[in-house]
Amino acid sequence: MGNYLSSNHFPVDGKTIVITGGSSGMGLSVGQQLAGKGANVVIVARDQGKLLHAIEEIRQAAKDPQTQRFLQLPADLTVPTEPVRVIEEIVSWNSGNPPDTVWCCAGASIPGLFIETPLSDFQAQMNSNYFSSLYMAHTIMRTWIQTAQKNQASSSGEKPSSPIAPHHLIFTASFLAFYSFTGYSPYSPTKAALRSLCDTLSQEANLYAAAYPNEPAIRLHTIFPATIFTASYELENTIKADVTKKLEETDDGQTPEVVAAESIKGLESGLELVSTNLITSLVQRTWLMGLVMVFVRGDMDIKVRKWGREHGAVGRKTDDKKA
Ligand SMILES: NC(=O)C1=CN([C@@H]2O[C@H](COP(=O)(O)OP(=O)(O)OC[C@H]3O[C@@H](n4cnc5c(N)ncnc54)[C@H](OP(=O)(O)O)[C@@H]3O)[C@@H](O)[C@H]2O)C=CC1
Ligand SMILES: CCCCCCCCCCCCCCCC(=O)[C@@H](N)CO
Repeated sequence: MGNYLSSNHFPVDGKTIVITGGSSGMGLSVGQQLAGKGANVVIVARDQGKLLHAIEEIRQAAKDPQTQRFLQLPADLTVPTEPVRVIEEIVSWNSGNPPDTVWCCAGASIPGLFIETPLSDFQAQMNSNYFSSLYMAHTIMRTWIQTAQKNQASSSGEKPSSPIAPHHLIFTASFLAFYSFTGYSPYSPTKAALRSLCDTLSQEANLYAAAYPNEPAIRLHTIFPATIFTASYELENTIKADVTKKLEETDDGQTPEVVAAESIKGLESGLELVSTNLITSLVQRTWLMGLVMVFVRGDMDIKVRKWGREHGAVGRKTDDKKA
């Protein structure tokens, strides 16, 4: 099995995977697709009505509904103690074992011009997008490492005969973590911070891999979707500055199904940082794009100034109620 699957760096069949924000949008699609590949799926979000509906959709997508298990847990992950409770509940549901993989997809966007945005929104965005993932990461990494310590202490010390599949901890950032623009000051920094946290933890994980060589290593990942056509995207467009809509109109957008599939494909191929469309992967990787982005930035600067001259420095015209 090892050989046959060795080119897949993200095997999920029979694994237990937690998806925060798994009750809608991208997280729900991720849940369905991982269930289709044989994973046991746990979803965590605040609204239990949405969770109950989503867990049925995920169950229906299962590869083998007889053997796979599914769980939904309501929690507000911006509360620092909630991930601790959630992981404890999952461990006891999972016969005392921690989940194999945690995918942090929970988040929200409150776009708007900087000075028009109340300070409380900046805090809320950091909590919703950054701290919800950080708290979960802190809890699950502690849990995994405590388990590794325990197992190593009680094991014979012999090297296992087959390679041990690593744990995966996955963050969901955005195109805007690489390149932000007018109207995204409440949001982009929260996603750039996630990428930075991922870089740090990815390196730090080497400590544990070296200290506990016979236990699963921890692999860190960040996904960078661009526009995803979800209900939340419709909602953010009802508050988004008009100039921001103008600047992002060149992005075609993707359905949550496509974003989930591209994300999983990137993980399966072993990528740490996964872009889900061409523009993002270009902006992410190539030195040439450094040069191109100078012109993209110049073009956007011109558009923003022209907008300011023609419409003034106001995010949304008050008479424009439709989104
Ligand atoms: N839509 C887009 O254009 C893009 C989105 N992204 C990112 O992708 C992720 C998914 O986006 P999308 O599918 O559009 O979003 P959705 O709003 O459809 O899904 C967000 C999920 O997160 C949950 N959630 C939100 N806040 C919390 C919280 N405090 N505690 C627990 N769960 C929470 C929601 O459930 P509930 O409200 O019940 O808690 C829901 O399940 C987000 O991180 C978003 O920032 C990235 C790029 C583009
Ligand atoms: C050849 C390269 C040219 C590059 C041009 C840049 C074009 C702009 C792409 C805008 C993408 C915006 C994604 C926002 C996703 C998001 O996270 C929000 N929807 C959440 O609020």
